[in-house]
Amino acid sequence: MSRVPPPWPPVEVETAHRHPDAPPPGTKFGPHYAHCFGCGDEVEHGLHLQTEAGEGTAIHAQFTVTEAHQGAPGLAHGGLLACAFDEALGVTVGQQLRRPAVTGRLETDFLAPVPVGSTLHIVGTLDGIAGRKVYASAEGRLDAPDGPLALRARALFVIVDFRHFVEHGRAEDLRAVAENPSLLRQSRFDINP
Ligand SMILES: CCCCCCCCCCCC(=O)SCCNC(=O)CCNC(=O)[C@H](O)C(C)(C)COP(=O)(O)OP(=O)(O)OC[C@H]1O[C@@H](n2cnc3c(N)ncnc32)[C@H](O)[C@@H]1OP(=O)(O)O
Repeated sequence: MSRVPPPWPPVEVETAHRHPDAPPPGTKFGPHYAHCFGCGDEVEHGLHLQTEAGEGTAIHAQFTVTEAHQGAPGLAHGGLLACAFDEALGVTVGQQLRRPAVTGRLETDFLAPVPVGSTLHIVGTLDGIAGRKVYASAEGRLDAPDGPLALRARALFVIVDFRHFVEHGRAEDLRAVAENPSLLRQSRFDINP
């Protein structure tokens, strides 16, 4: 079977520019929500993905695969690896564009097994925008920023209004955030920049 992926982005796009208020390269973001499985600091067996701003529209992310992340014995579960890319790409879109967006589509190529104990180094970048559609992609390397290539991912994010989260989120979790806003670890950004 051919491993040549279809053209990307799949539609005509405009260049995605880093928002003028996006944090400078090297800025560490920390978790965006305490209970986020991808980055939350209150999720015991979560991925605890660490992210920081890179050059241009890039984001650098990493997480270490633990015993709690296994699929086959001693190997990371593919769904959790895809989760790491969803999170890393979500941060790429959210932080570099400063717009709220949700994943519409995520495709992942698993190129090499990822053992427990390894650290995955992910770089995500914006590939273009077409209306509300934002295209982004990422690569993940094993144990070093220039380590062996283990995964590639491509995603479509769709820009949404903040109402999306209020209308669809479970009431008790929204109430918990209203009562304790520090659960949202990062302040909201302007949705009409
Ligand atoms: C502080 C910062 C930290 C930020 C840190 C953030 C980190 C978060 C990390 C995790 C991110 C997530 O997991 S987010 C959670 C997982 N994702 C979700 O729950 C999304 C569930 N899906 C939805 O709610 C909806 O389907 C939407 C919002 C994606 C789209 O619905 P809509 O608003 O009605 O818009 P709709 O017209 O359908 O779609 C808009 C355009 O996108 C296209 N489109 C939509 N979905 C697809 C698709 N799967 N494949 C192809 N194309 C698609 C449509 O054809 C259309 O194109 P055209 O007609 O305009 O050409």
